[in-house]
Amino acid sequence: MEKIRIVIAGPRGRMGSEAVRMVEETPGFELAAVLDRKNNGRKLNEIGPFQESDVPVFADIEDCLQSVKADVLIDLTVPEAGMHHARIALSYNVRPVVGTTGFSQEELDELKELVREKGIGCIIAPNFAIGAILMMKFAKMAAKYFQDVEIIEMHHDRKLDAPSGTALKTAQMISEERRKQKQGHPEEKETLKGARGADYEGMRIHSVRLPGLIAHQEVLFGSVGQTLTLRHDSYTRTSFMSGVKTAVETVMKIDTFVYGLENIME
Ligand SMILES: NC(=O)C1=CN([C@@H]2O[C@H](COP(=O)(O)OP(=O)(O)OC[C@H]3O[C@@H](n4cnc5c(N)ncnc54)[C@H](OP(=O)(O)O)[C@@H]3O)[C@@H](O)[C@H]2O)C=CC1
Ligand SMILES: O=C(O)C1=N[C@H](C(=O)O)C[C@H](O)C1
Repeated sequence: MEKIRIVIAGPRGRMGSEAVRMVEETPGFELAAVLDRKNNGRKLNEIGPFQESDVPVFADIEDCLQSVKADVLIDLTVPEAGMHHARIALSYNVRPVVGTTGFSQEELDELKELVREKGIGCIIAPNFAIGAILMMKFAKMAAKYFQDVEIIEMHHDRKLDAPSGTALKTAQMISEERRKQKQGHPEEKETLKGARGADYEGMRIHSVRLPGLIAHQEVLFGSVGQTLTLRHDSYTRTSFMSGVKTAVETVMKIDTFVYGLENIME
């Protein structure tokens, strides 16, 4: 069987470097090229401690896709670059697997429409860790029985977006079961701005940023005389890699837009 040829954007990053290693170690995958805005024209092993010596580095995705044959683009960068990469990849019939977070609803809608026009697969996954996907699914289940919920997401202090993509996706999934309602005392007042966190249809989302953390989230439900707490912790970024692998394999078989790995789980 032919190997799946992959381009990775963000290969020097915390996630991108893990993804390069995962692709290098996966028998059915082949790293075709990487996208790195600072190292155009170099080779992969010149920009990091990677095995593959002759994988080309491109700064520009069009140059890249005109030069190498690719099936899948994995993007682990920032939203502006991620959108650009996904748009161009689709125009070259390359299937995007995007882990980058921080996209607006309009950007997601645009990608969905581009995918509909192209008729090839595209997966946007705010979290690739199976435990985090289960936490979100369990939170949606619990929301049927608990109307009051607050989300506390905790991440390393190099994270750019707040709230996290996972927290937003969790809130969206909960909102499919929970009617919109303001929580807490109807007359509550913040004496320090932001004390009650961000407001998503009346649910509160709190973002903690500290060195030492990787990626963690609690979903707290409260009802009369009881609480339910769901918690997930990623202690290393290898926790995300089996999800990235599954997304790459799946995106080759589908012709639709998928937002969230829960939608492709058996
Ligand atoms: N879906 C999931 O399971 C996970 C998703 N993430 C998300 O993945 C993304 C990356 O996270 P992380 O690896 O921690 O971040 P890093 O900052 O470690 O890596 C981001 C990489 O993108 C590059 N980059 C930054 N700006 C641009 C740009 N404008 N154009 C091209 N490349 C750029 C950076 O290189 P440089 O600036 O040096 O050029 C860097 O190598 C984030 O959105 C994060 O939220 C993270 C973990 C899990
Ligand atoms: O930036 C991170 O680190 C992470 N980002 C994703 C998010 O925003 O949810 C996934 C995970 O939480 C790690």
